[in-house]
Amino acid sequence: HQHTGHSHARHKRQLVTASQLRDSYDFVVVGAGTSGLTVADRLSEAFPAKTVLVIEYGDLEYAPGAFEPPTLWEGTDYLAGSWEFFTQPSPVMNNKTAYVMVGKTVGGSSAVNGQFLDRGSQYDYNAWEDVYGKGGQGSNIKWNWKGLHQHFKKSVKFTKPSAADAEKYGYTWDVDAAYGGNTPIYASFPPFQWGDQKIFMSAYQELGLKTQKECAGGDKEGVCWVPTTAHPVTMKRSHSGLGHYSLVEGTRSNYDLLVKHQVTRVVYPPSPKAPKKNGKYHQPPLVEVKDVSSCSRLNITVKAEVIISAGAFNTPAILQRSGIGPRSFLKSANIPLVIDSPGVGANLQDHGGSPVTWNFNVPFDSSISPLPADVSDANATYYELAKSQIDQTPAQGPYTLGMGNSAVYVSLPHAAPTTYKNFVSKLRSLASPSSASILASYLPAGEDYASNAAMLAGYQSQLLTLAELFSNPEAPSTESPFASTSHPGHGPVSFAFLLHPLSRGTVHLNESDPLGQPILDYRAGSNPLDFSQHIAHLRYLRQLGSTPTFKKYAAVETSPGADVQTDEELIEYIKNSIVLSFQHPCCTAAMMPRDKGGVVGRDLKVHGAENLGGGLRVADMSIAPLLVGSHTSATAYAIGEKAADIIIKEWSTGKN
Ligand SMILES: Cc1cc2nc3c(=O)[nH]c(=O)nc-3n(C[C@H](O)[C@H](O)[C@H](O)COP(=O)(O)OP(=O)(O)OC[C@H]3O[C@@H](n4cnc5c(N)ncnc54)[C@H](O)[C@@H]3O)c2cc1C
Repeated sequence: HQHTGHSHARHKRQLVTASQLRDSYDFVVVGAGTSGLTVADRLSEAFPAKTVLVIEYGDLEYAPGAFEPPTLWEGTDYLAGSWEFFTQPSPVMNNKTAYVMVGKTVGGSSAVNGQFLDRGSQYDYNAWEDVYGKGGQGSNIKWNWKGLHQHFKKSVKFTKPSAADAEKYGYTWDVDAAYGGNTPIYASFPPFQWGDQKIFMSAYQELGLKTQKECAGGDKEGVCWVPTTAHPVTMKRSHSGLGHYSLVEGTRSNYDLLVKHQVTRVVYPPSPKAPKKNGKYHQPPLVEVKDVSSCSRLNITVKAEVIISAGAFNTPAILQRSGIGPRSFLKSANIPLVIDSPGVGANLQDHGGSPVTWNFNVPFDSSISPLPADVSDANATYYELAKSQIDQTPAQGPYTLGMGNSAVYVSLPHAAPTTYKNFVSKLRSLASPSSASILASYLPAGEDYASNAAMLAGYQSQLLTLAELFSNPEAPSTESPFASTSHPGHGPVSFAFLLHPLSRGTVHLNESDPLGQPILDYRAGSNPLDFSQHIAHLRYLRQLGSTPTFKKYAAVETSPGADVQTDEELIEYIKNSIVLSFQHPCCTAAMMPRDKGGVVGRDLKVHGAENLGGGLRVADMSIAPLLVGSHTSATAYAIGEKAADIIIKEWSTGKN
């Protein structure tokens, strides 16, 4: 593998078997994923005298990515290193089910994702802070854009494209605004774009969208170039398993990795015995682990902290198995209650949206080349050339592309200038105390959610914060990614997905198989205002059809299609066509105050654990209170960086 470059034999062990485990560890990180390996790398670097163990369910295989080479998704090989989830049907969406993949390998989802490395706008992260509110524990820790910017910068190393490529494709960037870090998680622009990329680019510009020079610097409303997570020379996937594990493998005698082991739960000893520190006992829980193949179990003793970084579905599952979760659900699952925390597995959000498709009736001229059809259809010569180009140094050709490098992000005031105010006022009134019973009816029924005062207060607070965001012309509410207009046999396809869904789903253990995949209920459309958003975004996207560029190619809209015009018709269309997951699940152990149904505080410590012995945090996409207006890996890396910073500060000053 191109990044490792050094022999393992010279160095001390790092990948350990169960029998090689030490008697105890200072830090245990659960899950070798995007955030988890970032945390483990930073802790083992900062504290050479403290031991760090990462426990990972999957294997150290550098999973062939779903998108590597991205245009060659053949067979099922791309599923190596992933779980596939099928959610419960969403009744409002004609019982549609979401299909969601999750990384199960060293590197987590960063090893299997689409390599599209964008960040949310500054308003997305400022919303996290607004939802939390003022004061309370850890109020010196800032999770707003200003407080996270340094972590975003540190988390990746950006490399400029060649001058020739920048000129050819029109790539733009601004290192000062967005980058400057040196971590070997690479953000690069590929030396290739499909010939028709510029068609969408010009059509969106004709709609009046501004072109942002740099979309990772806090402002991204408009047309954006987005880098790929790939090594700048080989253009092979860069992910946390390489950048935060392989590159330091064997160089740190305090950093161990145990693979093919499932963390089943964490267990607090019945009564704390460790000496009091700052008036509190500090005794982290034991970590209970199961060998995935032999099913044998072992317990790992932890001295400083357990950091759970198992991702938005498995983090709440581990907490629930540990008795940390919604009281009445745990009772029905026969799990003794340890901490009553209804937010564990609640607040599930993901990006979903419907497509708009067209047929171009005027063919492209020969300057619009090459096209995806050239590799996937009968052009054997181009296909062979493309396959050889990826192995050149530096790599060239279509297989250097991730899922694409361009997208538009549009705010509601720009997408729906005449209707957005009405939408925002409906949202505000829904969040007001007088509408509490209506709002509660949009949450899952029962005492864990709809009739739980904290959960309702948290939801109200989220909607008020989002009402501000939706009124802001610089805060995108929809994304439309575009890679190529001409997949063989089809015309152009574009999606409008909701960046800030209002419906909330759940993750629950499967009561008959608690160690198996948890049960996901997306509850898409359960807040009916989501349909108003979808409609506004689709109406906006359809306007592409009347741009000079689309007219030049005699574009005819094939879906929703000319006969779908009224709100009612669009709602039916959405129910039938929506893709419920763009693979960005989050928010299931949200960072919010406990009286808003939050699971962790700003210091990422699990609420309620301080009375049991402390030493328990969460650091991954599940801590986001609100989904951000971007694909989620860059945010997961930044969460890992910030979590590490918080933990390192505490253990350096002894204030834990
Ligand atoms: C197919 C796909 C495409 C995507 N495309 C993009 C994209 O193009 N751009 C983008 O920015 N984002 C994309 N994403 C999303 C992004 O990659 C994720 O949001 C992000 O990587 C999640 O990071 P995480 O740290 O929260 O969890 P993960 O990276 O998923 O890490 C969790 C880790 O915990 C391990 N684990 C789980 N349970 C246990 C257990 N009980 N014991 C031990 N280990 C456990 C898992 O095996 C995994 O390695 C995509 C995701 C997928 C799946």
